[in-house]
Amino acid sequence: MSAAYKRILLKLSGEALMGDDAYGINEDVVSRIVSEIAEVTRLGVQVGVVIGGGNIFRGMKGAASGMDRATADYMGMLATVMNAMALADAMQRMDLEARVQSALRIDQVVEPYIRGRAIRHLEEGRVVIFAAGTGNPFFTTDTAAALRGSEIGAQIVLKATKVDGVYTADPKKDPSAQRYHRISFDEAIGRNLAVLDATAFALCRDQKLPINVFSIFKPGALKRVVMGEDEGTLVHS
Ligand SMILES: Nc1ncnc2c1ncn2[C@@H]1O[C@H](COP(=O)(O)OP(=O)(O)OP(=O)(O)O)[C@@H](O)[C@H]1O
Ligand SMILES: O=c1ccn([C@@H]2O[C@H](COP(=O)(O)O)[C@@H](O)[C@H]2O)c(=O)[nH]1
Repeated sequence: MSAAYKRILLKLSGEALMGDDAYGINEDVVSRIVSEIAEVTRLGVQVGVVIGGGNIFRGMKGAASGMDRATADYMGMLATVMNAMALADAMQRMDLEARVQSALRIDQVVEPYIRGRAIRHLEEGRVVIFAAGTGNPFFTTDTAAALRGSEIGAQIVLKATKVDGVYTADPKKDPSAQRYHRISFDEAIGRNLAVLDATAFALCRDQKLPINVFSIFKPGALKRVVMGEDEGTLVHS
């Protein structure tokens, strides 16, 4: 059987990279995620990745303790660059070719985001890791995933996160919450389901770009989603 998609945009939770640690990047977690991505690339799927920064810094948290919000958000974006570099490094060590492109210019460190160049890397079979979110404060890496996914012509955004799908309410706060197998953008936005931010949902809806939310902790889940199997929750037009 062949993969259901030729090109995907994978959104990886930054917070999940901590594993059971209190902070930062857990090497074992990163290695496992990289193995799963490598498996998918061997199916001929082109993979773009957007990585979050919640394991290091979130702008909202900085702002809540008195920092200027935009300054705190730039720090959050820089945190995603560190995660992207750690991920790319782990990929190279496992013989998976990867490039990091940053939405904020730090040319001595990683390539700047150039859409055409990113697409060329993908066509060459390299994984492209999009760092620094959208490059703008007041956004999130979910919105960056929707944006980069649209720009590179991905057929789907795969949100690999700490929960195994979209629920009627936050399952971490409400144990009686039920998981949806499928849900429309209109319903997800109308019910204010906070698994993704509203801007990301709205952009994907406008671009008719479906989203599959699944657990980053479930071994083999990424491959199952890529093969078009029923895994997590599909958010559709
Ligand atoms: N209706 C819902 N269904 C599922 N999860 C929900 C819902 N509402 C809120 N959540 C929460 O959303 C979280 C996932 O989104 P969040 O933006 O926090 O993480 P992430 O983007 O995956 O990680 P990071 O920000 O670290 O990159 C889940 O851990 C869950 O607790
Ligand atoms: O486009 C963006 C993306 C992210 N940020 C800031 O980075 C942190 C980490 O991203 P998460 O999506 O929360 O993992 C986020 O809290 C923002 O502060 C941004 O400003 N713009």
